[in-house]
Amino acid sequence: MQIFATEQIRAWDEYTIRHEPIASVDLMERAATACYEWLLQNNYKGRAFTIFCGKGNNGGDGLVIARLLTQSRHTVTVYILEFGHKGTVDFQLNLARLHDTTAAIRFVSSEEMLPSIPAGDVVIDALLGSGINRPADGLTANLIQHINNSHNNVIAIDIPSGLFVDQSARGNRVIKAHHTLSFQCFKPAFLMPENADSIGEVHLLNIGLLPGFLSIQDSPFLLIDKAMAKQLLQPRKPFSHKGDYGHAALIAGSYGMMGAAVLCARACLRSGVGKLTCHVPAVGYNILQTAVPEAMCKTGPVNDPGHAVQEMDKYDTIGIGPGLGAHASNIKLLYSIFEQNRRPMVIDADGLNAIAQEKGLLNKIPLGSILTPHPKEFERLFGKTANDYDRIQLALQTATDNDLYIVLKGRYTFIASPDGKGYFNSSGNPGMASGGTGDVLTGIITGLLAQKYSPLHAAIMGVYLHGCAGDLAAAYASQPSLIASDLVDFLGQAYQSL
Ligand SMILES: NC(=O)C1=CN([C@@H]2O[C@H](COP(=O)(O)OP(=O)(O)OC[C@H]3O[C@@H](n4cnc5c(N)ncnc54)[C@H](OP(=O)(O)O)[C@@H]3O)[C@@H](O)[C@H]2O)[C@H](O)CC1
Ligand SMILES: [K+]
Repeated sequence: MQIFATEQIRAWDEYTIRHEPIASVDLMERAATACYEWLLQNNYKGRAFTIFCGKGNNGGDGLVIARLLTQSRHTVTVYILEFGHKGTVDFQLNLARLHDTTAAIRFVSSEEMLPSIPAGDVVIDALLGSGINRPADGLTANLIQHINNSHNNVIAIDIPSGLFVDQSARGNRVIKAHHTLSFQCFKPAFLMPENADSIGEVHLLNIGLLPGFLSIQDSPFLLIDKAMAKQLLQPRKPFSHKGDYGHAALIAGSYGMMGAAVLCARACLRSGVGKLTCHVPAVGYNILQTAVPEAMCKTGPVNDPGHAVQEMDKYDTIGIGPGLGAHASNIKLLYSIFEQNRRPMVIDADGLNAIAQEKGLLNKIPLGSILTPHPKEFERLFGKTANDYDRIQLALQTATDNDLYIVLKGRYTFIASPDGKGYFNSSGNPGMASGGTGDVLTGIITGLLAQKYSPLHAAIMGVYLHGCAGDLAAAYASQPSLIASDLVDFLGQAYQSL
């Protein structure tokens, strides 16, 4: 699924208006009706509503919702924020239609007119939508603050007022919504952690924008969903043997962190790899052989805390980092591995921290490799950014400059591809925010790379399956109780769900 910026959303509207064809006011009716139906289906039937409208088409949506609610015997009060102009054509048309109903209509043109909102009223925010072109200020900003102070349940139409669709609104006055009812497709704003407090729960409503537009429109951002993962899935061949599914190596574990190596190895095996060899320190030999009997195991001399890394070129790919520990020797270890094996590999955790310490390693990484930092590791590697949007741009620039894939882990894990495209993963849940889940991801992606998925496809499939296993595990038990081992246990069902 594509993720569109403001201009593309507008173009999709216009494409639909022209090709369906449908009058823009009727498209507004359809959008608002979808919101109205959502309200009725989600326990808001019979409630009283306070609806705040701007004078653009977002406000127009609010007026239509007000009419539909009034006509179905809801108590509705509409406040229109005075911007000193008449409003869009569709806004005016719907204001005239609303005047024919019993809805109370008031105008807010100064601070003194900020209304007291009855406790228990549901607040609909239709002040500003995708047409916002500057930070909310003056009376608009004060009204937003007034609504935020009200403790009422707030439902934003299309996007919380004050938020930009595709750039940071950090520090600006923005509506804090409990629910956002948006149209047709994800907007970049919904995928950024910095907007978590504003967007609440996002619900995408289908308003029938024509799918034909998608084939003529390219978007720099795509949403990874089930359909995309399903398309990439490589079925097992009937007459195949383990040699057909690659030989992966994992360089992982240290004293006190062998669990990371075990989780990573088990995930790699469950991803479908043909053979797996784990390079662990001698102290972890018994642990790994006992916990993961399917994997082969190599260690250095007994009592040596390091990892044996000879003959690394025989592997189809290598995953390095989980549980390595922060040892000065990691830098030498990475130089040695990058020299021995030039195939794309996966680098995680203390593997990434070693690169952050020794920046010279960055241009030694085999081209097409996949780096899997969480935001802190990303910052150590590539520096601080002012906001989430800048971080995404920095990830894309770094991926392009170095011919690497960067998997920036988070609620909507972001993959930056060297061709400049970005992919947000849609699967997963907050239950996965616990120790070891990153080790599982590294194992899965390494296993997929070994099976000859291209680096981009391994990253996409990996993050999707990982999140999907998390969703299945959370549905089986709960989000708080989810642990990293559950992801491995549910990986089979995640594959099955495709
Ligand atoms: N397919 C769809 O997504 C549909 C969306 N619909 C709804 O339409 C809005 C977008 O409507 P639009 O009229 O383009 O924009 P807004 O209502 O968001 O804004 C209107 C004008 O407000 C001015 N503006 C911008 N920023 C500010 C600000 N910070 N403070 C005050 N005013 C501001 C600006 O005009 P200026 O002349 O002042 O520059 C905007 O033009 C979309 O979000 C949906 O809700 C349709 O209903 C149908 C389908
Ligand atoms: K809004």
